[in-house]
Amino acid sequence: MEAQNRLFPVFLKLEQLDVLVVGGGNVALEKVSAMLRNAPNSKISLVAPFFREDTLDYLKDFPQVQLMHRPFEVADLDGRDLVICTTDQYKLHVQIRELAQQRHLLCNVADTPALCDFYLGSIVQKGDLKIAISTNGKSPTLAKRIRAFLEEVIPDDIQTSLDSLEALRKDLKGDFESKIKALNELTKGLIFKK
Ligand SMILES: C[C@@]1(CC(=O)O)c2cc3[nH]c(cc4nc(cc5[nH]c(cc(n2)[C@H]1CCC(=O)O)[C@@](C)(CC(=O)O)[C@@H]5CCC(=O)O)C(CC(=O)O)=C4CCC(=O)O)c(CCC(=O)O)c3CC(=O)O
Ligand SMILES: NC(=O)C1=CN([C@@H]2O[C@H](COP(=O)(O)OP(=O)(O)OC[C@H]3O[C@@H](n4cnc5c(N)ncnc54)[C@H](O)[C@@H]3O)[C@@H](O)[C@H]2O)C=CC1
Repeated sequence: MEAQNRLFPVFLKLEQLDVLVVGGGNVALEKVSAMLRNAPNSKISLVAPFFREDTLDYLKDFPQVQLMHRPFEVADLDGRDLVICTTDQYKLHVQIRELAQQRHLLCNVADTPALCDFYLGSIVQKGDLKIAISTNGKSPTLAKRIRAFLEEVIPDDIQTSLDSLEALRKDLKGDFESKIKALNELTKGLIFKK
């Protein structure tokens, strides 16, 4: 059978959620900065006995991010919506994932796909346009390359098109079906001209 990626992408309103990151090293910085680049006001808490200098430096600009300088405790999961594990303690990650499942709390373990309920994707951003890329965990590096390619080929003025379309969409009169027809007609030659 043909290979299939069964992950289901959604676009989270992260700033409405409460995120716990366990660990404060390189991987924590990678995951936290990915979240804050997209959603700068996210409520994120990090717990770790030791934080790397780079992580602390980066987080200086985000005063709402809470740092807890101690090992993980079970009560840290209280009230969270997502938990992301980034430590070098595999057994701790297995334990956290079990606790998370009991609480119906979605869990990502950065270096262990088998323990993840969701993966982070590579993200292309051009104004309001956002594209998330996944390789089904097979090659994050390829996802990164595809991101760079799309960043290059998608025109920087895509936002102008989006703004015009939003205005048109609001102005269009008629029933749902005639709106769809009109919008399809208008966008026919918009980007991918042959
Ligand atoms: C499954 C997943 C779970 C998750 O982390 O959510 C996962 C897992 C693992 N990553 C590993 C390594 C690397 N990850 C990156 C980079 C990124 N990794 C990201 C996502 C994901 N990584 C999820 C799958 C996404 C998908 O479906 O494609 C990105 C897209 C998003 C983000 O992290 O924000 C971000 C690119 C952002 C960008 O730039 O666009 C690089 C490259 C680099 O840093 O330059 C390397 C080193 C090179 C390499 O290995 O390719 C390892 C091996 C660890 C080890 O060797 O011990 C594992 C574990 C394993 O595979 O077993
Ligand atoms: N550095 C990288 O880019 C990559 C690292 N990895 C793997 O990911 C893991 C983490 O890597 P790094 O972030 O580089 O390590 P790191 O040493 O920078 O960070 C580990 C963090 O875990 C914290 N920690 C340890 N025990 C804890 C506990 N009981 N509770 C809460 N926090 C605890 C430490 O205080 C530290 O902040 C390692 O297993 C590494 O092999 C995998 C792929 C790439």
